[in-house]
Amino acid sequence: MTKKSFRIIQIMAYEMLNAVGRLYEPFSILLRIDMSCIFLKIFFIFVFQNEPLLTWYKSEWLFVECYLYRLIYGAFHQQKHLSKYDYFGEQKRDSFKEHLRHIEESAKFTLEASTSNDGIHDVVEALVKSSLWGNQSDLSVSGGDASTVKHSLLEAARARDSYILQNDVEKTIREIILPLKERPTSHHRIDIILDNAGVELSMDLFLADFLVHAGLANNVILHGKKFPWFVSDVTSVDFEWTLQQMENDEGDLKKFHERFQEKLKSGKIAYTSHDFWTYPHAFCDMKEAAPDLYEELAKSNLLIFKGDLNYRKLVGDRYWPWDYSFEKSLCGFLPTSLLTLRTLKAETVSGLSAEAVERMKREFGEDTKWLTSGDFAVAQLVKV
Ligand SMILES: O=P(O)(O)OC[C@@]1(O)O[C@H](CO)[C@@H](O)[C@@H]1O
Repeated sequence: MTKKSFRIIQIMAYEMLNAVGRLYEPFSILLRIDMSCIFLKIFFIFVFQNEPLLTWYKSEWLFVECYLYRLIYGAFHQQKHLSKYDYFGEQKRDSFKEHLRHIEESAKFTLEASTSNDGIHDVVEALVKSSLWGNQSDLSVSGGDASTVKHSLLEAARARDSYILQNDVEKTIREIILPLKERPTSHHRIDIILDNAGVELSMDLFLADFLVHAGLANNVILHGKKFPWFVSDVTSVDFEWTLQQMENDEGDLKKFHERFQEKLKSGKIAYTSHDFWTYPHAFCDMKEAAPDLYEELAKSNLLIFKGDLNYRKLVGDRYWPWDYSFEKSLCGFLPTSLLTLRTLKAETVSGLSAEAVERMKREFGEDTKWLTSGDFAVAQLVKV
């Protein structure tokens, strides 16, 4: 080993220890880092005033989780060389590699569907459902085990409808997505608020690409996170890495990459991120805490919110009665029509039909594991 590389390792090791040591300085770092937003400050002060001796077990789950991820980010962000280091990066990359077979299968499907005479409706349906079931993979739930998508995504798209407890996919396609094609003169935009990297992101890219390819949207905007979040959430680095992997492929993924890249270059598909996505706020606070984002989202024809965490923030992570109106549980958040695609991993849900609630009670009795197992899903639409 040369003297120079030894020195680099020494510095990295020092910074790593420093960063980990920082994690034992609760709250102080967080309050120094990235606190430019006045609403974030007010939020923290409010929480601390109510509960000065706040601990993991005493606070709200959503808040302490967000706090934890910001704390880790803050500790690394303060280091000179490790400030951009993604401590979850390797796990996210593994999730892509271990699901490569599913990903290649869906790339092939997307390419073939684009040239065949199959109805656009059926293709969009398969891609939306693949994107939904892609959310079964979640490293923050599996403790880093990458192989958590239990079924081929396309197979799931066809065969797992009975696991979607509230299924508005058909309604969304019929009432929002397909009519966009019939209005070629106006500008159509669909936004996807991304969740996990790896297999889920890949499914989202296939969907985004096809929406533009089929003339259903002039623009698809993908929203990611600004820093590592809930282990597997997509950052710009994950987005670039995924495209790079596709480009390096020999077969259908490479072909898919070419046409996706063209759409990126022409601006038809764009990747963006906003600080708000890594705040602890429920989305009903967005209008006040991030009015610029709210206004931007309002320009879209449809917002597709991916995953469990986005769902929790949509409904404020509250214990709603399961059959309570989903629209009302948004507490006023509705910049434009929205569809949520989420497998259930946390104990909050609303908008289920009386039949679905009855069925879960019949099948599971008092046991509420169906709310957290990731086996069941919801696809819920609210139209403006
Ligand atoms: O948003 P995702 O990836 O679908 O799920 C994230 C999530 O399940 O992971 C956490 C477990 O720690 C939960 O807080 C959260 O809801």
